[in-house]
Amino acid sequence: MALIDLENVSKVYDRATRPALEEVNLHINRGDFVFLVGASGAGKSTLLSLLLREEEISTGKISVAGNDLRRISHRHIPHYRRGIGFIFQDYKLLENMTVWENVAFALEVIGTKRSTIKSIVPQVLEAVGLTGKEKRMPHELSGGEAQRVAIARAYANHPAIILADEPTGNLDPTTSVGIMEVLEAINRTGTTIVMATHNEEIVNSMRKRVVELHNGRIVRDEENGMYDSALYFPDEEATNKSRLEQAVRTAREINDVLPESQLSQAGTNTADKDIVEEAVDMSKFMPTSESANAASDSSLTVDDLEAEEGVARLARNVHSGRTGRYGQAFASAEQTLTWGTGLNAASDDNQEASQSQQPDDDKESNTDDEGKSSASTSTPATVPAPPAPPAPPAFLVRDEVNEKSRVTSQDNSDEKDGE
Ligand SMILES: Nc1ncnc2c1ncn2[C@@H]1O[C@H](COP(=O)(O)OP(=O)(O)OP(=O)(O)O)[C@@H](O)[C@H]1O
Repeated sequence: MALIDLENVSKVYDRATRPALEEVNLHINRGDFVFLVGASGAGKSTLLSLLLREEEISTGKISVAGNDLRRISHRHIPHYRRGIGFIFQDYKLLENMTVWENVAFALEVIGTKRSTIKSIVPQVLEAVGLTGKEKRMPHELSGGEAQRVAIARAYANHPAIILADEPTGNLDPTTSVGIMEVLEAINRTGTTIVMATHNEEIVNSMRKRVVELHNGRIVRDEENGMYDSALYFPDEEATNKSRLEQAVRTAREINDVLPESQLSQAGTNTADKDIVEEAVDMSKFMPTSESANAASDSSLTVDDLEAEEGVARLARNVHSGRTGRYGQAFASAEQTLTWGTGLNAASDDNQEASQSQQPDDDKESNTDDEGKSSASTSTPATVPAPPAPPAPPAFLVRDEVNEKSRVTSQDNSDEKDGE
C-alpha cells in the first residue's frame, strides 16, 4: 500500500453546485515529490485539506500511512497531524513569538522534551539558512525568511509527509529558488512532499511527478512532468511549451554538430524564434551526447538527465538572464543559492555547540537578507542529514512508515558522508 492512497474520492462542499473533487484516485509513495497543478478552483487546496483532515470526504476512501481518515475521531485528529508538516502560502507564523519560539512551540505542543527541543531547533534553523535570526519576530523577516521559518516548523518533527499549499505564492522567483532548495533537500531525506503550485518555472525546472486537476478530476499524472499539458489543454501556450520541449531535445541531439549561431537562425516566425532562443539558452547547460554517454549508461535518456537536475536547473533558468513569464529580472545564481551547507549529521560536538550557543540576532549567518547570500557556490544545496526526531506519533510507528523514513534518511546521510 502506498503512503497516501485516495480511492474514488469525491468532495462536495455544503451548498456547492458541483463537486470540488470527483472520483479521484491517487497513490503517493514514501519519498515521492508531487506537484499538484491546475487552474484556480481545480481542487488542489481541497485535496490537501482532505489529507490534513481539515475537511472530510463526501465519498470514497483516503488512507494515510495505513490510517483510514474516516475512522479518525475528532479527538485524534491533532495526533494524526503530528505526522504531517503543513506549509501555507501566507506562512501562518505566531506573530508574538520569535523565530526560535515558533519552531520550538511546534515541538512543545507534541510533548517533545526540552533538551531535545534545544538540540533540534538550531539544527532545523541551520538547515533552512536562518542561523543568526533566532531572536527575530515574524514582522522583522522577509517573506522568504518567514517561509523558511514555516518550513523549519513543519520539518522540526521530521514528519513522513509535508503538504505545501502554494509555498512560493507570495515570493519572488529568486526567493522561491531558495525555498525549493530547502524542500528538495528535505524530500531527499525521505520525507514525502505534496505541493500545490501555480509556479510554472518551478514545475518545469524540477521535473518531478505532476498531478494535474481540472474541475475536481485528475486529468494527468506524469513522472518528470511539465506544468502545461498540451495533451489535455492544447491552447497556444501549452502547444508552444510542447514545441519548446521538442526543440530542446533537438538542440541536445545536435549540440555536437550544429553551431549555436546556426541554431539561432533556425526560427523564422516570432513563436519559433522564442522557442529556438530558449532552446539555445537551455542547451548551453545540457551535456553533449558524448559527455552524457561517457558519464553514464548508454540507456540513460534525455528525460533521466533532466530529472537529475532539479533545483540546479531552476536556479539556472531563473538566472539565465531572461526575464520570467511575469517579466521579472533575475539576479545571479551566486546570490540566491542561499540556504548554505544544509544540516550536518548531529555529532556530539555540533549538538553541544548548538545547545550552548545562545541565538545572536546580530550574528552573521550564511544567509543574510533573502537573496543576499554570503555563500558563493553555484552548486545545488547539499542534502542535509535530518535532525534527530523526537518520538514519532503512534500511528506512524504502528505503520512503520516513520521508521522506514528514518532509515532512508540515515542512508541518505551516510551516502552524503561517503561522497
Ligand atoms: N469551504 C468551501 N466551501 C464551499 N466551496 C468551496 C470551499 N473551498 C473550496 N470550495 C470550492 O471548491 C472548488 C475547489 O476549490 P480549491 O480551493 O480546492 O481549488 P484550488 O485548485 O486550490 O484553487 P486555487 O488555485 O485558487 O487555490 C472551487 O469551486 C471552490 O469554490
